[in-house]
Amino acid sequence: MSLGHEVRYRVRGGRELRGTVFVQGAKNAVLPMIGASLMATKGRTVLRNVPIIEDVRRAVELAQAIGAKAELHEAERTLVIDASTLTSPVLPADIAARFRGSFLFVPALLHRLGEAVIEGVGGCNLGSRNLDFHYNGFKRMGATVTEQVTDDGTGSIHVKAGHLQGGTLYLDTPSHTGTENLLMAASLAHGTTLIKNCALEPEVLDVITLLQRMGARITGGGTGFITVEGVDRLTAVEHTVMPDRIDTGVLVMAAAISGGEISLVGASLEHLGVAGDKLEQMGVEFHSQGAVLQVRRDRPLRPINVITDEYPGFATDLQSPIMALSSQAEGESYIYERIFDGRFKLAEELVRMGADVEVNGNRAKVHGVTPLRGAEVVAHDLRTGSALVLAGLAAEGETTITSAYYIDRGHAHVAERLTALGAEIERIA
Ligand SMILES: CC(=O)N[C@H]1[C@@H](OP(=O)(O)OP(=O)(O)OC[C@H]2O[C@@H](n3ccc(=O)[nH]c3=O)[C@H](O)[C@@H]2O)O[C@H](CO)[C@@H](O)[C@@H]1O
Ligand SMILES: C=C(OP(=O)(O)O)C(=O)O
Repeated sequence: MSLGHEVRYRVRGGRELRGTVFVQGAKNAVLPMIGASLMATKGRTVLRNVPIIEDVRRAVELAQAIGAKAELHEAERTLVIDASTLTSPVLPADIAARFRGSFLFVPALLHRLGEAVIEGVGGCNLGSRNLDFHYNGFKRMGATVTEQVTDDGTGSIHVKAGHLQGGTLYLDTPSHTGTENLLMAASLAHGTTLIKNCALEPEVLDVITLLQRMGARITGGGTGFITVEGVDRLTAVEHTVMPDRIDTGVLVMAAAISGGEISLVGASLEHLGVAGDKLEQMGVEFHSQGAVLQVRRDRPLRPINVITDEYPGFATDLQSPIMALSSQAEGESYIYERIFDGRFKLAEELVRMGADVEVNGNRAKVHGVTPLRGAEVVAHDLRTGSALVLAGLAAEGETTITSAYYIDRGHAHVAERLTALGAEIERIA
């Protein structure tokens, strides 16, 4: 299957944005939910407000590869999964290595088939992205974890468990998918599990809501300590995926970098956490009316200091977008990336477009305002891609971003939604 590297986005900058746009369902909620749906031995799980993104398409393919019946109804943004037919414990590299969420299938495989074989885990290349918290948690619940390297140098990891046993678990730092994986593992384990240092991200809470509807007994969601009383079975249910706060943040920044006024349907200012406050400090005006968030920027952008952190701190997934935005702020902005050790690849691409960015380890300074000019640039990962779309909206002339695949991994209908707001952007194959 082609990785789609030949597909690009072309943006012509200089247009103010106006109008109404719909925020998609959350990528980082729907992926663990697909993993959770595989734990139901009968019935059909119905997920609504599913974002039509490449990661979801890969997750559907992966669910099918291990024997589930999964149908993505794209026009209805609805995913229907019947996991009664799960047969294979192998998460094949050709699909699993293309997205991070593949690792969220492990708890279901352990419970349903007693083992999981992980041939690869993908996701954005942001420096080291270890999985030790997950493996250590599974081990504490009684699983064995072994690594096998074949003659051709490719490896796989085998996790085996007769029946997982509840216990006291912890995460060294509040890992997002780590919390979700241990929660899912504990939901069908024997006895009680206490998980310490849990992630507080809204997506984790949405996953807990789904699991509770399925019959899981979970308390303490939204705190650092979660308790799970294991149950015998989980039932297939219907659930509507929460809105994507990173998609929200990127759309807010699209209005901020272009100027103008837009309404975001389904957006939550609260879910932006500190990022909402930082954008206000930069000069973005917000007005919430129920589920519609109005966003306006009609004054010069002010520079900003950003330190990425777990929720409700400034989301690392919005760090690249705000780097692009701060290049258009009057003065020096400072960005400190605390979550990942390799998330500044955007800088060199922005510099190619005329920005003035100095990177020193995990810290960056952005000196603005520098006029941006269109260029051929590279999306090294999903959020570099969305940040380059933002830069393209502010640049003079034409910006071409390769590959569209990275952007399409996490944002649905980018060209259509921004075009409806008045931007000039197309996806070219
Ligand atoms: C599919 C999904 O939900 N992806 C999100 C999730 O990724 P993901 O769940 O992979 O991110 P984590 O919260 O686990 O990672 C945070 C940090 O902890 C480290 N770590 C994590 C696990 C582990 O076992 N050992 C370890 O050292 C990582 O290397 C990283 O430096 O949260 C990230 C941080 O908000 C987001 O950028 C991703 O969009
Ligand atoms: C890092 C990200 O995703 P993933 O964990 O799926 O690679 C992201 O969404 O920016």
